[in-house]
Amino acid sequence: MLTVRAPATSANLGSGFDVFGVALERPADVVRLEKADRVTIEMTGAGSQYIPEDPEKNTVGAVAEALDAPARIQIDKGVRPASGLGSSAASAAAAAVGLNELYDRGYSREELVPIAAKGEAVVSGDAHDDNVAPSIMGGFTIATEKGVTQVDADIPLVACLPDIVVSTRDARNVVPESARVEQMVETVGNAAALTTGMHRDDPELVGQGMHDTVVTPARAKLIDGYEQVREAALAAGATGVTISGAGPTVIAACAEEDRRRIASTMLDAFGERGVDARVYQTRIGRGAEVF
Ligand SMILES: Nc1ncnc2c1ncn2[C@@H]1O[C@H](COP(=O)(O)OP(=O)(O)O)[C@@H](O)[C@H]1O
Ligand SMILES: N[C@@H](CCOP(=O)(O)O)C(=O)O
Repeated sequence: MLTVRAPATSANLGSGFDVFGVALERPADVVRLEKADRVTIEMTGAGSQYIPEDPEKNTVGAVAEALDAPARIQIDKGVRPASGLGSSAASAAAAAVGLNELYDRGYSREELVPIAAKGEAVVSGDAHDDNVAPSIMGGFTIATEKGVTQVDADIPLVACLPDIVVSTRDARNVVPESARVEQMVETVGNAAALTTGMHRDDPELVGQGMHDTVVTPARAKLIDGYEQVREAALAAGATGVTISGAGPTVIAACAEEDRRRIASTMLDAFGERGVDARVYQTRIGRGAEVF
């Protein structure tokens, strides 16, 4: 059997709604695949009891169909579904990379991004690329209609996942339909700062660029304790804090030496609201790996 490890991802990063994404060093999904006459899916791991094994409803089913690559697919979830950590995308990315190899289809990593995004359309209604792109290509990615720009970057991160479920579909329903010109100007400045920070491996600039006044405030209302956790993380030295993906994970950028303190502060801040949480001390990492 072929084994693929595909990482969790954090999309948006505040100012880059539906465009920016990063691969996380951990957690990750591990997917095993072998050729078969038809697609079958077996799920284990974090939250797997809530994920359908029906190929029509699982992200990997749409990927197998797009690649005309029927297979027995075993998914060990390291990334909890509805986490804001690209859970559905990690499986889709692993399937795209693995089936491409298994069936010798010859697609490049960049060409596999829209194929994996067909899996995302199954769960969120939209074939958005901002999670599958970093899960396949690694690093920091800028996904637009013209394709994906990838930058290898090294920024320490803390991802704090509260015991709350926010589906991507619900979080998309609260996104405002319009923004003021001043907000647009601010967003362009922040997105440019963040992109430059990724090129320089500069957590200060990346954190500064994570600020967003358009989408994040609307979504923050879906996450009990978001403001308290954000303020606590900033006070503990985080250079920027925002919602990861559609939430509920809260993600912080930081300097390496502050990461452990920020992680425990974020856990405590959720705890003070009576919300259980788990925390990943992580960093920007590699894309899907085949073993
Ligand atoms: N292979 C898969 N892994 C995770 N979730 C999946 C998968 N296939 C389908 N889903 C569905 O996708 C939804 C979670 O996706 P999403 O809300 O995008 O989570 P996340 O915010 O972590 O990306 C759940 O309804 C889940 O049942
Ligand atoms: N750009 C999307 C990203 C959703 O990420 P997920 O990890 O929550 O699936 C959005 O913000 O809706």
